[in-house]
Formats: sequence, C-alpha cells, structure tokens
Amino acid sequence: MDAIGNMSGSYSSTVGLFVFVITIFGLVWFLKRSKNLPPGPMSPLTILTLGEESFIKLTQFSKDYGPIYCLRQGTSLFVVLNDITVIKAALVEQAEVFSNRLTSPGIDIINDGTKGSILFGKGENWKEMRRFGSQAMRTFGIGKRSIGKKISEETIPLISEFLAQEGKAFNPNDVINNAVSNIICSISFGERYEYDNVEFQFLLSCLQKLSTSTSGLTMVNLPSLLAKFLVHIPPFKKRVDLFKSIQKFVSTKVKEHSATLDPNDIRDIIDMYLLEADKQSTSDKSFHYDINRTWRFVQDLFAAGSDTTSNSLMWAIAILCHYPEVQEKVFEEIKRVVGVDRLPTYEDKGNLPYTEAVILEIQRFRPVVPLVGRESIRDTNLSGYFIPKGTVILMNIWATGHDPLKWDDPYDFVPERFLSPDGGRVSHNDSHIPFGIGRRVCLGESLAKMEIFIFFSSLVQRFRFKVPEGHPLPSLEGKHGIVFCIDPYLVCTEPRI
Ligand code: HEM
Repeated sequence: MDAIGNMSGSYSSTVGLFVFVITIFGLVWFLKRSKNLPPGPMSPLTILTLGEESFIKLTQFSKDYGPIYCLRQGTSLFVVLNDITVIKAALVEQAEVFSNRLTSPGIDIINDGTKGSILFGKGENWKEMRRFGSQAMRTFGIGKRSIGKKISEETIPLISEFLAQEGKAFNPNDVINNAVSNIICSISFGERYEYDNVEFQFLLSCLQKLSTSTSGLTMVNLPSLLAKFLVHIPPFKKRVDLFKSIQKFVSTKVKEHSATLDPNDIRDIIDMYLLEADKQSTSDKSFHYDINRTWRFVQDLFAAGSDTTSNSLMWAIAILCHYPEVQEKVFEEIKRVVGVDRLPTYEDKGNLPYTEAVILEIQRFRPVVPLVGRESIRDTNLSGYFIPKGTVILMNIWATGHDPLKWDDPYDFVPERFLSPDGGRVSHNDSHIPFGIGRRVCLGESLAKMEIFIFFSSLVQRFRFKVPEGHPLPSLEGKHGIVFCIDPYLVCTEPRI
C-alpha cells in the first residue's frame, strides 16, 4: 500500500510540476506578446460598452491614447487606427498583412459562408473575386457600356416620384433606395424594375431586413459550435432564411441567363460569372467560381452598394434643408453651367466645382461607413508597436474626417474647405477616405461617385428641398449599424422648373 501511495504521490507532484512549468511558460509568452502593444484602456469589456456611436467614442479615446491604441474584448485584441498616417502605414504600406476583413468562423456561419464573397472573402478566393469584381466594374460600371447613361435614365422615374408627392411631406428613403438598387440590378441582371414591381420590392425588403439584422463587432468572439446552434433559432434563423430568399431570387436569374448565354455578347455580371465558371471547369486552376454561389457575389454588391449610396443621398437632402444657402449656391452653379433644359450628366462634373465640394463635404461630415474592420494575418510591427496575428484592426474613417490637425473646425459643415481659394477648382485632402484605402478599398467607388453626383445634381436642379411646415429639421445625429444611417425624416419639395 505504501508503495502505491508513494507512486501516486510522486505522480501528482510530477503533474503539479508540469502544470506549473506550462503556466510559467504561458505567462512569459503572454507577457512577451503583451509587451509593446499599443496603449489603451485595460477593461476587457470596453468594446461591449461602446454602444451605437462606437466610432465617436473610439475617436474620443484617441485624445487620451493617441492615433493608435488597443482595446480588448475577452481574449480578442482590437487595434484602432485614428489618423491617416497610421492608416496608411497599416493598410497601404503593409497591405498584405492587413488585407483580411474582420470576420471569424462563427460570424462566417451566421453569414452563410464566405465562398464566392468579395465582401467577406479571404486569401486566394477573395483575390479572385476582387479581380473578377474589378473587371466587372470596369466593363459595366465605368467602362465601355458606361453606366452613366443608365443612371441618368433612372433619374427620370426618380424625379417623377418626387413630383408625384405634389409638395406634400414625405420620407424620400424608399424612392431613393429604389433608384439606387435599380442601378445594381442593371449591372447584375441586365434589367431595371418599375418601382411597384412585386419581385423587386420583395428583393429589396429581404436586403433591407438583412442589413438591419444581427451582426457586428460584439460577435467577434462567437465560437463556431455556438454559431451552428444559433442559426436554428431566432433572430439568427431569420437571417439564414433571408439569405435563402435572396439565393432563390438570384438563382432564377442565373437559370434564365444560362439558357440564353451568348459568349460574344456579355450582358451583365451574371453572364460574366457564368463564363468564368465555364472557363474554370476546363482548367486545372483551383475552383473559385460556383454557379450555386453566384448569388453571394450579387448579394455582396447590394449589401455594400445599396444602403451606403442611398444613405449618402438621404444625408445630402437633410443637410441641404439645414443649410438652405448652400442649396441655393448649388442650384445657381448648375443653372449657370448646365442650364435647366437638360439634366446634368457625369461629364458636367468637372465644370461644377462647388457642387462637387458640397458632395465631398457631405461625405466627410457624415461618412456612411465610419468604421471598417480588418484583421492581421501574421505578427507584425506597426508605428513602433507589436501587432499579433489575428488582431482586429478598426480603421476609424470618422476620426480621419474629423481630425483637428487636418481640418479647420472639423465639426462644422463648410464645403469651401474642398475648393481652391478662388473657388474655381476642387482641392483634395488626403485625410478624406470615405471609401476606405488599400487593397480592399471600396470596389464600387467610381460607380458610387457617379450615382451620387448624377442623382444629387439632378434633384437639386429640379427641386428646392424644405422642411414641411410645423415639422422639425431632420436630426443629424444618425444611427450606427453597419451603415451610419440618418433617422427617418420628412421633407417637401418645390419644383424649380
Ligand atoms: C457612398 C457609397 C459607398 C461608400 C461610402 C462605400 C464605402 C466602402 C468602404 C469604406 C469599404 C471598405 C473599404 C476598406 O476596407 O478599405 C467598401 C467596400 C466595398 N464596397 Fe463600397 N461604398 C459605397 C458604395 C459601393 C457601391 C455602389 C458598390 C458596388 C455596387 C460597393 C461595393 C463594395 C465592395 C464589393 C466592397 C468590398 C471590397 C473588398 O472587400 O474587396 N460600394 N465600401
């Protein structure tokens, strides 16, 4: 018995020693890795307490901790980049290290996987989708089949809808969203829809519900096992069902396109995708294109391009109501340069510097994507600090646009800051990055600029926007989901022509 007792005693002291050594090693490893991290608040719950205006609170932290600092949520490390110098040092000078989007196996499950996704894709799959997306944008966005003409055509029903309100108070959100989404329908499906089309409205309602349903910073730690369970219960189940509806919608279009595909006449993005899928089926390259995942690419375009552009226009109209003198100056410039007998086109932009400066200032003053999440794919050094692999990187676009070292009176709305002293030219500021920066810069930047310019200048040419009598000015506080949205408001229009 004594021998057995001695054996078990020496066994437990060996295990105890082993645990002790592992703990010491773990502690040394942790301290080594924690050494030289950027400064930041110590609480492991800071991210959870940020709430809706996370980008504003994150900007305030930079007053205490500087342009680069870190936060923790449980075991996840977040590094926030708040000025253009650190953002360029990371996302441009070390583009490869920071080229992954913020995601996790858990989030990926909730989002129905990332295969074929340009927005959330990683590694080689993302690179191929990005190459494909850039080619698609060149061809259907700004290239030979210029979308400028289609956007100008879409202003006609848009203006009709505004006229149909006959000056009564209304919320312009739905009609603007119809026009903007129709542009993505044109490049993706090769067709636009009437605004009362049931199919179209069904698609938009799914996309709308998806963009407001659960997701975000606080889910970074979501374990895959839990995510696999959550997708079967509300509200996550609803998200999965919405994905299925969009998949069904796009798959019908894919079938129709397959049946009529002519490789010599590529009509839209679905045709381009089908052709790539066909090419890859006969090559020995790894398989990136899957016809059953076409919907994912198209859905990403809507997800990234619809709410962002609509909300930019919604902010624009609200801001014009707040600054009627700016609205009059834009109208006067358009009247002088373009006249009132035709609608402005994208080609007029170079001759309308004040109009362009107002658009740039709207995007600085109220950036619709104030915060962008990325992830480091390996250990690295940034601005003298150690950044471990897997760190969540937050690019604070709000902070760069409101940096007092780069802008005079950053919280004031002053379009002239984007003009040369004589007002004849637009002048740029490198801290103005509403479309992000680096390898994952907005794929639809050129398209969005075109849409915003054409819709905005056409609406201002045709209407004077006013707050309905007895109503308050639209609130400029906004709500931060994935997109920084303006709160619903009412406006009325006075036709100018
Ligand atoms: C006012 C309108 C828009 C704004 C402010 C905006 C802004 C942004 C921003 C900040 C990013 C992240 C960039 C980064 O990580 O550095 C992004 C990504 C993206 N945007 Fe836009 N966007 C707009 C419109 C559009 C449109 C119209 C489309 C296409 C139809 C589009 C497609 C995309 C895509 C596909 C990505 C992901 C790119 C990637 O991960 O490689 N966006 N956008």
